[in-house]
Amino acid sequence: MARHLITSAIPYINGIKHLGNLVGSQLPADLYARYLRGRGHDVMFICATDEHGTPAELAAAKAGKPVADYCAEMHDVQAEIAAGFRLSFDHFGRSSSPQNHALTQHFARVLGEQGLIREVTEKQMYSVADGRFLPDRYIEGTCPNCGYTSARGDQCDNCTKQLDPVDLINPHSVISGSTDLEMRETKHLFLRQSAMKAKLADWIDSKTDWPVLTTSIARKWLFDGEGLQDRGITRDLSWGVPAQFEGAPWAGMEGKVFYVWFDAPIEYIAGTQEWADATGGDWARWWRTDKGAEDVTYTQFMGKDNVPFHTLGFPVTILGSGEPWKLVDYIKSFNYLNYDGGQFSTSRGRGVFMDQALSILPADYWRWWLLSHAPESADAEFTWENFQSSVNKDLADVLGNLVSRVTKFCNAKFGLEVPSEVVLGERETALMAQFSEGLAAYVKAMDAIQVRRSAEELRALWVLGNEYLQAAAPWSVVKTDEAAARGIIAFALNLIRLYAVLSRPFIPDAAQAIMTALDCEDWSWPEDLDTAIRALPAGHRFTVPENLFRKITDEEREDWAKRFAGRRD
Ligand SMILES: Nc1ncnc2c1ncn2[C@@H]1O[C@H](COP(=O)(O)OP(=O)(O)OP(=O)(O)O)[C@@H](O)[C@H]1O
Ligand SMILES: [Zn+2]
Repeated sequence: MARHLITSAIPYINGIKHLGNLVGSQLPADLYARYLRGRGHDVMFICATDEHGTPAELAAAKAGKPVADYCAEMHDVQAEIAAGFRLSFDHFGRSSSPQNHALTQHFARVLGEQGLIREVTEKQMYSVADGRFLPDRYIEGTCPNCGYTSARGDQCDNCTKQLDPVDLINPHSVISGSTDLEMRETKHLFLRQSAMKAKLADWIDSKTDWPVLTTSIARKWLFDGEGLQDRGITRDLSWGVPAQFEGAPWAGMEGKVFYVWFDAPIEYIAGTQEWADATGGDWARWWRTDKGAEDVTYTQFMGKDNVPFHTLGFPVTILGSGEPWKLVDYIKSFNYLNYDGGQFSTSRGRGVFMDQALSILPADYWRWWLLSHAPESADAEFTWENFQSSVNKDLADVLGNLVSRVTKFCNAKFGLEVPSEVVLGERETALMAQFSEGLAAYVKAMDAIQVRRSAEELRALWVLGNEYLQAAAPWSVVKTDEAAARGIIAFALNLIRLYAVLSRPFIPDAAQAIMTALDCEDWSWPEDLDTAIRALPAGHRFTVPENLFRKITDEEREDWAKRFAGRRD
């Protein structure tokens, strides 16, 4: 048994996430967590809401609520939707937690002591019309790198380049649209990322098995242009972790808070502390290499725009502290999922959002489509046609149909119990050999976190079962050789149990429905196929499950395409 720490990029608080957010972070992290648990490993899976920064303040103002109340409410909303998608977090925390306040201030203090924080008096955009300094995210303009016209002051969403508001061409305030912006003086703390450039470069170079998407983005920030730059880690805001506290090795930070990207990844640790405080567990065994975390394998999941903060910023915090914190071992990053010819966008209300998705179909349908089309090697696109065809073919025609045919046929001919012991004839032996190969391929893909590939391999295993049933044709055999037909069905019922175990990381509800129908609780991973295929003995009672998956009709597809074509209210 190995110990695995898994974190998903933490979703921002100011709205319900869309399917792109889901497949770019939380869902593949959940797949991996479920898979590792299924294999019997010890897993700690942490996610949280990312609650600080101006967008939260402004969303709260718009909702007419104090920001703390707004965040508390939205956290519960996101937690409930995550549960609806069966995201199996060990803890879903909050970056505004007291634990994260304390830990963020701790890191700032030790980084200061290590000489990795410097004070900078700088000029910052002040919006005369809005009467306030404008945080980076609230200045938009044209990206100097790629020409994208809606680039934000901190980053271009199109080319992922990290920006400063002054870099933007034609900048304007997102709050008021005003272009009456002027530079005013303000003092901030900067994290001396540049001082750690060589160390980070060596570290990234050592990660030869990481996705190219991860390392290429990291290298871009390390070496492009003037190379890795120091980064401001405070903001002129009130909502956040105060940059002023006892023992802080700097003065004059009154009224400032840490930048949301400084405290957000620290919440992975603080979230584990929240879990420990709630359960009596030992968080340090997961995070402190001096306290038992030496044997932990730590994997992070995120979309491509989050990669710079996880390959550079957060490692500077961890390594620069000089303390024995656990550093990430593997960063799985994703390209973007687009929606029907354009981008998903929270601010523009474009696409299908998590709550809407669950209101039209159960979680498994979405989980299957999203994971089997995960944007790994390139951006991917959600279309209703593709969704319909994939759900109908893979889930309804292949897996659902097999389960239904086998259980119904058995009920009709032999009653509701496994009609014989499993005896491996020629056909079954051949299938087992193929199955064993397919299973090895599935395991290999899952171990490598190749999400699409894993889905393909799993589907191939389902197909094997269908082909077996078609070729074995118990409905014909039963007319001449009842014992043989019983054998086929006993084998097929056991195969179905295997599918429940193997498919659970992708489609946990359907897997549970199969196991419930089979009246079985043996979820153990089939390390030995020969034993696993005999788990349900002759005489074992079962029930016929409800249809596992229904087909999406053309009318529904057209209706949904129309319904989601516009802007979310
Ligand atoms: N279209 C997309 N496809 C895949 N992953 C995405 C997509 N958009 C965002 N992500 C990822 O989703 C995760 C959660 O993102 P977050 O809540 O910060 O929203 P965001 O990046 O501001 O996106 P948006 O502005 O569309 O809401 C991050 O890891 C991010 O990289
Ligand atoms: Zn750009």
